[in-house]
Amino acid sequence: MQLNVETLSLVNGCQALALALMLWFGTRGGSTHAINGLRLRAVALLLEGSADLILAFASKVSPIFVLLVGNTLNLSAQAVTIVALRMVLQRRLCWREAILLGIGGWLGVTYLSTAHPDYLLRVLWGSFFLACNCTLNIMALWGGCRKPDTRAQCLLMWTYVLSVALLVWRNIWLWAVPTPPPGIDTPALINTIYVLLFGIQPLFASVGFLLLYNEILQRGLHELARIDPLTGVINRLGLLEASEALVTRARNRREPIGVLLIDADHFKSINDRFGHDDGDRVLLELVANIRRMLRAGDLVGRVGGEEFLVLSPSVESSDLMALAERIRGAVERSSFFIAGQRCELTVSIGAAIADSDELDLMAARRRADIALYEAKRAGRNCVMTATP
Ligand SMILES: Nc1nc2c(ncn2[C@@H]2O[C@H](COP(=O)(O)OP(=O)(O)OP(=O)(O)O)[C@@H](O)[C@H]2O)c(=O)[nH]1
Repeated sequence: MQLNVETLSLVNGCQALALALMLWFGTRGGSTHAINGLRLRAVALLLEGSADLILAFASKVSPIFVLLVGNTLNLSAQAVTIVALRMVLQRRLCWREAILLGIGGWLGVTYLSTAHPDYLLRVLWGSFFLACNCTLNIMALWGGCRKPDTRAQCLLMWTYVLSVALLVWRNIWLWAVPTPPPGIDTPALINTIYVLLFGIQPLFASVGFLLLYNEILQRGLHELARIDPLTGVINRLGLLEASEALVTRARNRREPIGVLLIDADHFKSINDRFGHDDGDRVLLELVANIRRMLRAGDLVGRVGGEEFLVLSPSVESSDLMALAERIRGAVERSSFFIAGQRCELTVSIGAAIADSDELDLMAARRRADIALYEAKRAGRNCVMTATP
């Protein structure tokens, strides 16, 4: 089997164009940042594929056309990819950097093709700018790679790291051999290997883009299922998962966990008086007040309409009562003005302690519930603690 540069470029070009069409039509109708990023990646593939096809038919067109148009397409594709990746990751887009790198690369390559033709210097110049493009992509992906569940992000980052390695290897080889080939379309082992590997890169990068998109989507869904959309605190499911982790840690350290059940008093009357939308705003203020009183490591979640649960690890009963009292006082002191009218809110709180040998927080939660009921019966706006 003969693997020459023209054949490989033809295969690479067709593959990139097919990928571009799949990405473009597969993402039609969507309009999120990430989808727009994928569509921009399809544009980059279109440019890359066109550059490959020009190389595939290099013998049929003038060499200067191959050089100038081919390199313009390739450098533009790299610049577009920088922006596309950042769109998917929802980062600053770096348009300016991408355009400057594209222009810098193009000017040097054009100069070294026309005014002062020098193949080795041209490859070195082009490779430097391609490596800078890849480095920008690596930098965009690097931060996320250190977080959990970002496997696709790491895979894509390694694709770009290997691309830089390939560029470095190509230049070292070209400068090291006594008679380097005079052009990319000259039959030579180095050209074949480079075109083969650099042609596969868009395929890997595109699969990486899709995996990354999937990963971001999964993360978003995971968050959506655990965050209360109105108040931004975790919901029942989030609390359940967080409490399992808290219980395991507390049991290992043999520490108790404090549980507070906080319920807004007469909230129905606030809704009746000001309307549901302003009632929502009052709930947001309530959550802000609770959060302000918590220590680092304490958790707050929404368990129902106007009912919130606070989990406070490693607290004694007196500390928990003090925390509950601080929350109650803060809510009582805070005043909301809605449409010029003063709206007063108070909360009733039930408190309970889960000992380190309790298997889950359900029993403590039930005790806190009973204490909350007692606080409501005692006239509201007070804290009651559960008897163990
Ligand atoms: N604005 C708004 N109201 C909510 C939300 N969720 C629940 N509510 C309201 O909260 C009120 C709860 O009413 P009740 O359970 O009777 O309790 P309450 O009026 O606070 O009285 P007590 O708890 O006995 O002091 C209802 O009117 C619900 O419609 C929400 O997300 N936004």
